[in-house]
Amino acid sequence: MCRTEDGLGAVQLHIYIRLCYRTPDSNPHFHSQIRGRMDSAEVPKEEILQPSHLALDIGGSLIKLVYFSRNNNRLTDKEHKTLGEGPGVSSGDGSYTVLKGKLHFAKFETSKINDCLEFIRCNRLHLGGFCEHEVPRDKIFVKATGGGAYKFADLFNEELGISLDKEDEMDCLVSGANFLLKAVQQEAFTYLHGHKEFVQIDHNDLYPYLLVNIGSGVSMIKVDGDGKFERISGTNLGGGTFWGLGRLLTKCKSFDELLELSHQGNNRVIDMLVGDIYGGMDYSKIGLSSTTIASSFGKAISDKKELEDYRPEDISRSLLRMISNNIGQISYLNALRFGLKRIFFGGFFIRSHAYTMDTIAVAVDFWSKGEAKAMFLRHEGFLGVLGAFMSYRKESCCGLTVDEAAQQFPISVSHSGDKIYCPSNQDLNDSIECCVYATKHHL
Ligand SMILES: Nc1ncnc2c1ncn2[C@@H]1O[C@H](COP(=O)(O)OP(=O)(O)OP(=O)(O)O)[C@@H](O)[C@H]1O
Ligand SMILES: CC(C)(CO)[C@@H](O)C(=O)NCCC(=O)O
Repeated sequence: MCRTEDGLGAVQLHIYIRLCYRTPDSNPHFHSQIRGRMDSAEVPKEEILQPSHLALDIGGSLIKLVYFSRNNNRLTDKEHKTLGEGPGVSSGDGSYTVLKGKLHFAKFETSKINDCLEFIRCNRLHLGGFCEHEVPRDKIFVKATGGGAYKFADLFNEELGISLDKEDEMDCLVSGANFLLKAVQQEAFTYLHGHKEFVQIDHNDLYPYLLVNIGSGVSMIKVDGDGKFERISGTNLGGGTFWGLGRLLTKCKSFDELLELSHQGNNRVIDMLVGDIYGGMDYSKIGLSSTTIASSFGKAISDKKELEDYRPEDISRSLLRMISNNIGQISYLNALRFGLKRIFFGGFFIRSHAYTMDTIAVAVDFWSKGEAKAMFLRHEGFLGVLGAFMSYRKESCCGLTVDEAAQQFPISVSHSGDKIYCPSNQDLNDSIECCVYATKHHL
């Protein structure tokens, strides 16, 4: 992988991947179809060499997709020159073609998997630019990670005729996080007391760090390098807990509605504070202010109230605080176990939501007495699927590491703004400019 900066300052991320179609010699029919097109004089080479441009992360709550779309414009001479200077790029033997375009992100609720299948089918994402009749069923392999890559493998095969090429979830999370941290400027940021600040990542001083992925459940991974990691802990109190309990308690119809409610809520109505127990006073001897939550939802035991007597806004706020606080605290304790100072939080529970990030960051700051830092990632929920997309590279005969690339080219990224609260379709609009190298000799 390597990258250049174009005139607009947008990032060019160069990913070496293999073409998506496996063409076993045992299938002469398929082989000759592709060869036939390649040999055709009228069709430009770039039209033929479509990379596998889809990867999936099928989680307990959400399906994430990354797909590549090509720009029509060709590489400029300057870009060709820059690429030619990259290690392994100027192959001279014509074994690669460079496709310029964008990586797009999309997500669907796992419970609505049919919408996802329809999206892939309508946009022909699984066909890599070929027509359906040109590609034999069962010969298309798409990289996929997450539990759903196992659970829904047959469904994808039946509905789209594709085989899911399974990649380990933790491997993908780590390679996705490393990729974003090294290749995309303004990816990581701190968010404390309402103040957002982007963090400059020193590539020589990135490891070790703690990656906390807050999906339905939470995984905590100590990352020591590319492909070097250990899942050191996890908790079942995660995003699924917030959304599941919140839905039951508030009757909200969507996750974003529940999150929105929390904006107007006041957790003190339901949470039992230190002051509630200590007659309005701090318990300063052990460092607890009167406003510290002593017991989440604790007031509900003494109030002679029923569920309907509480405002959904207050319930949502209390729940969000309970889950976020708990994750922040467990993360810090695990960072402490291994002497890690930097904690990166990913996963769609965060949803770029100010109050969630603030609560997590305050918990880390409070428990570590300012020693450890909580950081968040702009592509928070797409780590795993990016890792799956990049795993095509493993099968390519040419593979630059992100490290080499990151050192070689300056970086920046095109993005859709610094929104703290993102509307639900934001993910569809956010994209990363990139170039994909397709290896020709796999055909
Ligand atoms: N539109 C949404 N619908 C449902 N949950 C959402 C939505 N947006 C954000 N979330 C939150 O994100 C969580 C899922 O995050 P993510 O996609 O990172 O994990 P996952 O891959 O589904 O879970 P796991 O890795 O545990 O299998 C949900 O549990 C919920 O808290
Ligand atoms: C089971 C996974 C890894 C599936 O993504 C995730 O939901 C998780 O990390 N859950 C927490 C499990 C635990 O460690 O208690």
